Amino acid sequence: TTPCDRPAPPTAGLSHDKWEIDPSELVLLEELGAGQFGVVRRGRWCGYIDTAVKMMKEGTMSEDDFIEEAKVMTKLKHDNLVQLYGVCSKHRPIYIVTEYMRHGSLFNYLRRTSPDQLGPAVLLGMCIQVCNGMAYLEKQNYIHRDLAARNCLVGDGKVVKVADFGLARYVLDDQYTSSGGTKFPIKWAPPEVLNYTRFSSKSDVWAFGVLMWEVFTCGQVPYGRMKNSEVVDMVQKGQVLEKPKGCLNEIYSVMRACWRHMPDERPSFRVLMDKLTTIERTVL
Ligand SMILES: CNC(=O)Nc1cc(-c2cccc(-n3cnc4cc(C(C)(C)C)ccc4c3=O)c2C)cn(C)c1=O
Repeated sequence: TTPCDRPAPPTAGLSHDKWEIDPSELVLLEELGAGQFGVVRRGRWCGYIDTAVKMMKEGTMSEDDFIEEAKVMTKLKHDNLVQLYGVCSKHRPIYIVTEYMRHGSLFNYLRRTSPDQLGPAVLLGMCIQVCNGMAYLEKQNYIHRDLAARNCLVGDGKVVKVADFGLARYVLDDQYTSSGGTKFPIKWAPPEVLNYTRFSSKSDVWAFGVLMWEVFTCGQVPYGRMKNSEVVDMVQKGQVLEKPKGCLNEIYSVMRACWRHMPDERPSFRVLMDKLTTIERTVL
């Protein structure tokens, strides 16, 4: 189906799959940057819908597997998830078309926004929005595999949404996929991922704790300039990130719960939502 107001052709239901977007309905605009899969541009769909269009560089993604998964991903709908509108897969490079977020990544937003606009209530509100999106994915038994402030986006009215969930499975670059690789997100990984690459919603919870630390330090880099090997040693020994300056003890306690060594001892995103909203209601 297409949101373009022209009536869909009678054969639409038969030939066209609903996650397939007709490139003639897309107008490509300025470049937004480059990610793991190549260049991303802003786009206009059907003349009025703002989108971001990932143009998949050849050899960066296992495309057929992704196109199969796209059917599932288009069904994941939540206010705190960047919506996948569909794919243009009838040509190369394939395009991945998602909703557009005006303020870019949460990591850059935190670093360029003046601290007086980022009080504790605002920072906690951002964490709650990410947690809400992640609680929805958890409920759908969907694992992100690379949750971090750089993979969340900020839209109008300081809305924060989780982006690129599940896409890590389709990256072909083994510098990114293997835990020894230079691009593997070591600083967001729990012991069971560092040792056995065992991903789960509980490894997403560990990463969420690091994302909370990124938020409450307004975009500092976790573990500073430490080498990946030093971070691995530290995490294996059970040492964790220190309390960010000015961060409430109650909030730091939630981060610490996300960093418990054993995955089963970490709270679910559902439980995290209750903890964070209780702090928001009672302490802030
Ligand atoms: C000013 N507004 C904006 O710039 N808005 C937007 C920027 C981007 C954007 C631009 C360039 C690169 C990337 N990017 C970054 N990291 C990625 C990481 C992965 C994994 C697999 C490693 C997780 C996959 C794809 C990407 C990716 O496409 C994004 C998300 C996407 N969207 C929806 C926007 O609204």
